Amino acid sequence: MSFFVTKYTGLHRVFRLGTYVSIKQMQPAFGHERRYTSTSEENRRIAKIYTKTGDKGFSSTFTGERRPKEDHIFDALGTTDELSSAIGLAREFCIDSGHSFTDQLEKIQCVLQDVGSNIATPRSSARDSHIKKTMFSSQTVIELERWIDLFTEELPPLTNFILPSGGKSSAALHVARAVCRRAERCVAPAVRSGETDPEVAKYLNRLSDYLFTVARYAAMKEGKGESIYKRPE
Ligand SMILES: Nc1ncnc2c1ncn2[C@@H]1O[C@H](COP(=O)(O)OP(=O)(O)OP(=O)(O)O)[C@@H](O)[C@H]1O
Repeated sequence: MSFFVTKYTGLHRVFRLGTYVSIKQMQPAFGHERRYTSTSEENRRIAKIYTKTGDKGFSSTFTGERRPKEDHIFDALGTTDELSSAIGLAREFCIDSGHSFTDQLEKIQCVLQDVGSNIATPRSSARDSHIKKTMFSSQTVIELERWIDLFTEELPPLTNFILPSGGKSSAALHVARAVCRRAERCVAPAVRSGETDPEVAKYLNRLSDYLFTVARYAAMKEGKGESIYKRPE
């Protein structure tokens, strides 16, 4: 018996002998395709990351639709992937500097997998079972707000425009913040057309505020000055 586990945006489509059998959320990853076999040698994995089905410039949503790769759904999905990657890099700098919020960044990366799952499941072609498995919780937004408020209490008030700066952790968090704002722009059309949950847009909007706040917090904790905007002479 052999089956495929298709990984994208945290969703895993499991096919057995060409027939869809189940969908599970397992270890999430964007854009990876792997083949597993389960023969008499139990669960031996054959690492095949490519299926070549995307070679002609089309790919599949989680609902099974084929769309061109430049479709706004893949644009939003890909940008969410970039965002998680930017946070991953920033997190490495933050770990090196001993910051206290690196677990939060990891949790955010997990939530972004759920964001991806929701984006990859356009409502127009989703069945109830798809919708149930890719629901996005509004609790995630509340949690971000709580974190933002806690950091803000410790930070000096903003009196100037600050420039992305303040050490490697802080500057990398600002890069992630800017990617987050691009993800928000890419997701907006899908939300407006009813294909993606509006909570996803809210989450990305709040996440850019979180990343801005935590970038400032990192600079403060490292005793690194933030550059401020000065009108060029
Ligand atoms: N360039 C892309 N940017 C963003 N999302 C993509 C892109 N290409 C595919 N996807 C999405 O990510 C999922 C996994 O990506 P993957 O690269 O496996 O797709 P593919 O290109 O269709 O397949 P293959 O690489 O095996 O030819 C796809 O099912 C699709 O939903």
